[in-house]
Amino acid sequence: MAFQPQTEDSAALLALQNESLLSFNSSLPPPPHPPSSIPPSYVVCRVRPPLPSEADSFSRVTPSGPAVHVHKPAGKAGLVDATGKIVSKKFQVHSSFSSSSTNSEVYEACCQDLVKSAAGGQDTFVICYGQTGSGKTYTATSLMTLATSDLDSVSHVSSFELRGAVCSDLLSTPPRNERKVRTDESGTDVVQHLELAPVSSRGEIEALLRTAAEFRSTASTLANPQSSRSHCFTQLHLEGGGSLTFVDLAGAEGKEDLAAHCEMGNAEERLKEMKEINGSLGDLKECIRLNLEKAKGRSARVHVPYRRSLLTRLLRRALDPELQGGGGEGGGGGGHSTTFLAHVAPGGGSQFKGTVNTLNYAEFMVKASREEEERKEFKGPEAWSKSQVVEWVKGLGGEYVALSEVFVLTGKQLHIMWQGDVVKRVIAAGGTEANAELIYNTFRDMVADAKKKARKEGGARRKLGPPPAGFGAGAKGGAEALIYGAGMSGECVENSSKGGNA
Ligand SMILES: Nc1ncnc2c1ncn2[C@@H]1O[C@H](COP(=O)(O)OP(=O)(O)OP(=O)(O)O)[C@@H](O)[C@H]1O
Repeated sequence: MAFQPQTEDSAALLALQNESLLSFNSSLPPPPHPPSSIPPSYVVCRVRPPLPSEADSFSRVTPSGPAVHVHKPAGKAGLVDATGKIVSKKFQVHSSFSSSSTNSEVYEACCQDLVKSAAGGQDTFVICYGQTGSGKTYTATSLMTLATSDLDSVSHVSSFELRGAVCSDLLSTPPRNERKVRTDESGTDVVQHLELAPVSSRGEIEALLRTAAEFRSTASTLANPQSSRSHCFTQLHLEGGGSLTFVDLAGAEGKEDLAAHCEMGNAEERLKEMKEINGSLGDLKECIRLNLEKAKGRSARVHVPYRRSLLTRLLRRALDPELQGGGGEGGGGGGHSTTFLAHVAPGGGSQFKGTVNTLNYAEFMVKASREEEERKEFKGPEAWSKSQVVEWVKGLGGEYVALSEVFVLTGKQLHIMWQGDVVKRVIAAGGTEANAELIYNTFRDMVADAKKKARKEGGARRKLGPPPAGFGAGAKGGAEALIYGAGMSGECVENSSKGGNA
């Protein structure tokens, strides 16, 4: 293979790379029909169209139904393959949209079902996630406008933004009043004294959405002249009690963005924002990663740190598979409640790194959602009814017969309960900490054993592949990485190179 320095981009090389891309794309099977039943947590990828400044690069992303393929020039150590070969890797999502998809197509696939769930009384979420400049605000704004015309029972609108540990009301008078976030009696984190603006027409809703957008913190950066510098939540509250919340997250930024901020002469303020944005997004990613670990059930005691930041506290209802869906005895089991819209840009360089990172986390969410679906089918102690749990505690004999009265809980509720809460219950009923420990540990061990057995029997649980690898982005594992070259239609070669060019 002949290599040349990555900086030596030429029209001829770009043409060869585009030819490789075409050959790759034409080798893909036609994507299957979109899923007929949408899981409670639906993970979708949207690719932004290239901006004029990105015209001199081949598109690094090919969405194809439940897969998104990302590409980079083959090469290593700053050198690219001079014959235009590219390396491709596949990420899993539930569904994907190309840069030519319209807002109405995205709305139909991602929001219409949520609107039904919200009208049925559920709290539902659309979370726009992705690196800076990938199109989150564009999508969130378009989907909100389409939802406004689709929903005829919106009674109130509220909107707030999070900047680090500060929550500001975007619809208060005067605007941007600071609000506290508190945990209510049911354990849910809520923004206190948030302005709930009553609405009676579509025009009023749209005017409030414009007001919220006007007061949201934005700034001009090199990546985006109108970059959002906060996480923004906009909520449409429905007459029946349900709601649809659009969360437009601030975009993650990397070293290149910091260098750009310095060039623009406002580095200090941007650096502070960048730290806050990346810090809270880091907490969000950690929750997503640990949700998957927890869903896999390899360790019964995985703690997902939702309380680490305001963002994760307020997103818990949308992200925690055990709280999704609203229906059923212990929560969960209801309809589609969250659409996680992963946004990616088609360019190379820092955009490419952001794309891989975004898709890594989207894939974690897809896997966690599949594990959760399988868990629902699983009929071990976790699936016990309240009376089965009471009978089991009684069956432990002695003092446990009296303690069983405070365990009128489903298997799922007992499984997710903190050890401290089990202790509180047992002590309130006259038991000891040792009694609580025995109940807590025995139950969790039974769940783990039942899962192990189901796995051994090749039962409900499907074997998942290795964790996604990230093109030298630090992730390990057996990536599905293929080399494609111009004129190599359908041919693919397993890639053993660990090149980091983008
Ligand atoms: N699907 C699309 N079609 C056409 N233009 C788009 C699309 N998505 C994004 N854009 C354009 O790309 C630019 C960046 O989009 P946007 O501001 O929504 O990015 P962002 O992810 O919200 O960025 P940040 O995190 O910096 O706020 C804007 O000029 C926007 O109009």
